[in-house]
Amino acid sequence: MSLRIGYGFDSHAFKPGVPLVIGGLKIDHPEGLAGHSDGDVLLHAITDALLGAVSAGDIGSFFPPSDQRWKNADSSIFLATALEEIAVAGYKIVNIDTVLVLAKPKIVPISGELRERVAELLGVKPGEVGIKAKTPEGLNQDHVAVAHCTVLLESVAAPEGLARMAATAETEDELNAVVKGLVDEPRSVSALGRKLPTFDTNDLT
Ligand SMILES: C[C@@](CO)(OP(=O)(O)O)[C@H](O)COP(=O)(O)OP(=O)(O)OC[C@H]1O[C@@H](n2ccc(N)nc2=O)[C@H](O)[C@@H]1O
Repeated sequence: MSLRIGYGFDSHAFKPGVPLVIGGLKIDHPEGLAGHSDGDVLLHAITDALLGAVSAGDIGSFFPPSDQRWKNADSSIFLATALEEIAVAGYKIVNIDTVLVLAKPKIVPISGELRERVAELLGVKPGEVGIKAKTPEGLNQDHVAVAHCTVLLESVAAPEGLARMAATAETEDELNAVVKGLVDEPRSVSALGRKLPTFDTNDLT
């Protein structure tokens, strides 16, 4: 078994007139976070931590802020892609830990709900997600939300039969059969820490 760690950081300025979304949760607050997407600072930091853990680049290289497709996008899309990247690299999440740095709103009253929502999006247990918050004391950043995230990943052993087939596959059709087997295999889906494949296996060419 091998382990990988990842670290992610993000920041967004507060902006009136937009909903506040943090960790995939809509939070009742007079201001939201400015961004090309929905501005979900926490999901962006988690996405970057996951991508970094498997050396897959960063959120901006997958979803450039210049690309109109990501205007107002739901950030769970970015997270789902990072989960695909770690799964393809052969890893699953052990745990994640996060810190939110923002003056308002207070996070403690909603931290349980936030933890459950993030765990749901990651396909892990709430006990594998840490949510902490800090006031930006002395930083002069009262109009900014910052998020930090660390993740620990461990390797997932490929099911034995499929690993043997992959090693001996000689034609593209044989290899496609192995990939389809991996995606359809219920054990490997749960072992990868994901609830469902995020794409239709019939789309595989
Ligand atoms: C989620 C999205 C959706 O479009 O937008 P926002 O909602 O945050 O605005 C983006 O993925 C959010 O990408 P993010 O990575 O935070 O944006 P930036 O900091 O501007 O970086 C964009 C790209 O430029 C690269 N970059 C950035 C700064 C720098 N000095 N050198 C760089 O090479 C980054 O590695 C990244 O690949």
